[in-house]
Amino acid sequence: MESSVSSPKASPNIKRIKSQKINDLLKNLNKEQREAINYNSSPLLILAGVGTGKTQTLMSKYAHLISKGVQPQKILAVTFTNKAAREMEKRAESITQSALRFNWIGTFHSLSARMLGFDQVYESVELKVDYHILNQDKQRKQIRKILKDQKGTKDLFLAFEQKMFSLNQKHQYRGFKPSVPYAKMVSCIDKFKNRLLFHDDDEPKGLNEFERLVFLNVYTEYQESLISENLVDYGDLILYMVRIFRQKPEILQKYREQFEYILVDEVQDLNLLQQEWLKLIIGDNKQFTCVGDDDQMIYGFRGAGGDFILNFEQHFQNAHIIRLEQNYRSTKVILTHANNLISKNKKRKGKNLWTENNEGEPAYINEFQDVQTEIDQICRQIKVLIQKQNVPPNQIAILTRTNQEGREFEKQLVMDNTPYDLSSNKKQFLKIKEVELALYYITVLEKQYDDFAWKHILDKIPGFGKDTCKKIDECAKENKTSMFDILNNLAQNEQNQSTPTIKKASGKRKPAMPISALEKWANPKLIVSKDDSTEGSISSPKKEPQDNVRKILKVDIKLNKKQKENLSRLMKQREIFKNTQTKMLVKYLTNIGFYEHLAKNSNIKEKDPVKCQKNVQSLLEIAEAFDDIKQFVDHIALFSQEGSGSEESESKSIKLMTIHSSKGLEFDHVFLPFWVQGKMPVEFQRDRQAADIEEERRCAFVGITRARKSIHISHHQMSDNNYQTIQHRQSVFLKEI
Ligand SMILES: Nc1ncnc2c1ncn2[C@@H]1O[C@H](COP(=O)(O)OP(=O)(O)OP(=O)(O)O)[C@@H](O)[C@H]1O
Repeated sequence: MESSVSSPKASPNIKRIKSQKINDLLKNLNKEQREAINYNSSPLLILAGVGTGKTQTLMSKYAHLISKGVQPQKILAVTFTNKAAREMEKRAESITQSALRFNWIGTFHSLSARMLGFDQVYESVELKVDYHILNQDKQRKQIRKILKDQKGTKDLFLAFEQKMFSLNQKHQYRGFKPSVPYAKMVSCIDKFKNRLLFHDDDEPKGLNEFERLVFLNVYTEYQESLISENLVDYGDLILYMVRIFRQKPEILQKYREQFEYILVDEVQDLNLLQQEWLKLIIGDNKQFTCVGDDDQMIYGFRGAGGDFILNFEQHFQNAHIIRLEQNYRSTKVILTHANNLISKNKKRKGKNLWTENNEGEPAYINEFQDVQTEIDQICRQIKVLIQKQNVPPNQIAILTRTNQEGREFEKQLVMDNTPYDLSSNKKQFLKIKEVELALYYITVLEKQYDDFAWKHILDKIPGFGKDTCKKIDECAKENKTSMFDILNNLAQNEQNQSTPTIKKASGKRKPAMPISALEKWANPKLIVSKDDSTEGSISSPKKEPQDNVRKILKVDIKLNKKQKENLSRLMKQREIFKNTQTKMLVKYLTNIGFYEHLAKNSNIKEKDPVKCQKNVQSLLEIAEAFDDIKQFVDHIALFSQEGSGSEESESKSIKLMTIHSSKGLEFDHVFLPFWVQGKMPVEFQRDRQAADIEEERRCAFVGITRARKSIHISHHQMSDNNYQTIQHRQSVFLKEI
């Protein structure tokens, strides 16, 4: 089925450039890639080896469809990262020579968040407008909060930790005290969601002891606390959409009718939750294309079992498979080592990878006496590459098995004055107290009903103690409204009397919608302007209360003069700056006295004030890259995990990241340190289950195949751990390559 929609009118010049670009696009592809682009008769799996151009092919297919006149809102394109989504959009824009408006390119999370916002779909899962999205750190704090007074439950987990420690820990040291494993509980709950387990399901079979403890003692309470505080975590975004699709067939049907073409990247890493989401939307759509490589399945620990790719023909009738086997990335030497290694795995479809590239340099395998020497030598070799061989720094990567190993390189790189880009750094940046606080202040500009953000702001305002904040929170709950309404009321009520006030309240907080968003999908002509906030946005549409519901607010809180002054200032400035451009944020923060708060805040004041200001300044610089505050707030809520360094700084830095984060990337020279037994392959996963050796091998394979020209694999004979010297054996993978 081809789209009947014709392309927008273009000038002859633009038409010529367009057709030239489409020709170039197809000319640069090989026969199989071209076949994959043109095939739309039945569900298609592009089963492709490393570096064979699967990302390139999928992106080209998208651009090709757009160039043929298929409207962007009719193509659902699910990418692995938001960066890949932006890249796909840019390519299509370059070919069509016009801005790609209203497209549906994104990750499972961002697409689900967007769907949840349309027509207040979130209400069907009991969420309210401006729900707050929790990152992993906030999830951990939430669990800590709900277990605060539950000594019995905490003791259960402490006993479990103690038991596991004595069973597993080889190198015991004095002074070990078990602690409540909040972070592990978060991973466990995420895992439940990835496996499509709802908190109200019966206890599933096959849980291990820890999972059972979490399922029975924490999961339900955690979910209920999120709902009562209008919060969602990342997993919920997809899980809620699956629930809605199952319970509201009319919503699912709208999407099935809207998306004529469905393209999905990296299907080897789909977990059960993502599979279900996708299969529901696909229905019996035949114009469905996905790409994947079973040899690059490295997310088993997040619940990806490879079933979708390994059993594709069982999932979809008349499935067609196109294999891409010519590698364009690496030298023959690199590819041979990679093939040798992966051939030891049994659970794979098997591919015959080959390349026309040069033989290339031999693989450099280095043994060092200890960890520090290994780090020093690698950093020295990198300096030589940059300074003597003029290699651009961003063409060099150090890929480690864990984030912690990456951090071990930082000190040396700083000492050597080698610019580096550590992907996990960016996550850390958003956790810095002053940055987090500034983000909350900015969030309430855009999302006035985000109680979670208000709670984090209020007790930082001079004069507001925990008690007052609690009263405001309780008052909002009693009035069945948001904290914003109560705060507005307190700030506006000049006399601050406790007399009941009549005020237009948010009530059910129904946003006014000139045209139903669902109607718009069905009829794209109804889309009138890019300013329409329902398009291209992950959060809910505009929500100024338009109904005439007037509600009596009972506000029985007395503020003192100082509290009232500070609150009024904040609410007034919020009103002034709420629709402002991001470059005005510095003025907003100054006017509300943010920088004064920083100096007085007991959590922050010990820190160097200049550094504090610089951190906030860096945040505001990131914000300025966005057109408006809404885009910025959306980006931070969902995309914080991917980082947002400027392209300029990225081009001047070497890359320091885990192998997992390097997926889909390529570099001329790749360093793979710490290949000793226990580190690569790791022995245990974070939840202390034995690691899957085949998955570890795939991880090593992904690391090696990121390289175009050279690989440098190293290991050490010994390391220090808590004043003990540990002897190491080199990785078994070194024998296998
Ligand atoms: N037909 C082609 N001719 C020349 N170069 C190509 C062709 N197809 C892809 N390439 C190049 O090969 C390299 C690998 O492509 P791409 O990143 O799309 O591969 P991939 O299969 O997604 O890799 P991986 O899964 O290993 O990350 C890129 O530099 C790309 O530009």
